Amino acid sequence: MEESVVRVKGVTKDRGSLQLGPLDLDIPSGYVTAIVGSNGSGKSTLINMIMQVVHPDGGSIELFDHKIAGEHQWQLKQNIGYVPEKSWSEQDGETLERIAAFTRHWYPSWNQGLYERLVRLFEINPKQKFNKMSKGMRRKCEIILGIAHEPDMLILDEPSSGLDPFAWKMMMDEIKDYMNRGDRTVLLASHIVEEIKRLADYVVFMHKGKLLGMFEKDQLLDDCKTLWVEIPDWGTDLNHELPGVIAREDERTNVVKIVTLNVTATEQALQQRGWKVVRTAMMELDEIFMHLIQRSAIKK
Ligand SMILES: Nc1ncnc2c1ncn2[C@@H]1O[C@H](COP(=O)(O)OP(=O)(O)OP(=O)(O)O)[C@@H](O)[C@H]1O
Repeated sequence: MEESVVRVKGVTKDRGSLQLGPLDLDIPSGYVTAIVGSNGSGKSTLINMIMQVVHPDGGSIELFDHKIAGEHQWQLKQNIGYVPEKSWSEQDGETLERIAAFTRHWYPSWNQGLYERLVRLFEINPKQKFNKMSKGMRRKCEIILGIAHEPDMLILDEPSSGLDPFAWKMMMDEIKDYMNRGDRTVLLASHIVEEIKRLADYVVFMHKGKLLGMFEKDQLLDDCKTLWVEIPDWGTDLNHELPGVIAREDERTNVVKIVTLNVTATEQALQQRGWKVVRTAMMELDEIFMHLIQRSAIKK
C-alpha cells in the first residue's frame, strides 16, 4: 500500500446506540478513497473523528504523519478542505463572500481566481445569506470553500446531498480536476454508487460501526462475479467446497447461481471438477456490499 495521509489505529467510540470500532484504516496518499455504508453505520462519526469534531474514546488518529493533538492541529487542518455532512448552523446568517474573506485570511494557499471561477460556474450569489439559500445552493458554497484554498486533501461527507444532476456533474468534474495534480487525496463518504464508480480508487465498506474491508475498486469489480454453473450433482454444497464463493442460489435443477469474491480461484476449482460455467456477470458495488454484510453476519 502507498504512503498514508490518515492513519486510524484501534479507534473506538461509544455512540450509545452504536459501538464504533475498533477501527483500523490507512487512507493512501494520492488517491480517492470512498467510505460506503448503510445509514447509521458510523461514516460521519469516523470522518468527524478524523477532523477532531468528535473525540474518540480510544485509539489514535494520525494526519500527515502527526498525531492530531496539540500545536500541530491547526497547521494540519489547513491542509484539508472539509465538507461536513450537515451545514454549520453558526454560519446561517453569513454569506459566501464574508466566509471566503475570512478563509482567505487564514489560508495562505487560497486561490482567488479558482474561487471566482467556481462561484461563476455554480451560479452562486456570494452576497446572499446562507439561510436564504436552497439546500443545494448552500452545498455548492461548501464545496467551493473546501476546494478554493487548494488543500492537500479533501474530506467530503456526502457532498452531492441536495445537488441537482447538473451541479452534481460539475462537482464530479471539479473533484477530478482537483485530483489531476497527482499528489492530492480525497476521502469521501457516499451512498451514490455512480459517484463511487466514477471517482474512487479504493472503497472502504462500513457496517454497524465496523469496517468490512478496504478494496482497490477496479480489482474488486474484476474479482467479484456472479457465475451460473452447470453441475452434475444437485445436492452439492458449493458454498463450502469452492474458494471465494460467498453465496449460492439454485436456479434450475442442474444450474446453480453462485457469487464469488475471487473469480479466478473459483473458476480454477470449477474447471478441476469439470463443472461448466454457462454464464458470468459483473456485480455492482452495492450488490458486493450486501454480500459482504451477509458474510460478516454468518461469520459471527
Ligand atoms: N451527535 C451524536 N450523538 C450521539 N450519537 C450520535 C450522534 N451523531 C450520530 N450518532 C449516532 O452514531 C451512529 C452513527 O451515526 P453516523 O452519522 O456516524 O452514521 P452514518 O454512517 O454517517 O449515517 P448516514 O449514512 O445515515 O449519514 C448512529 O447510531 C447515530 O444515531
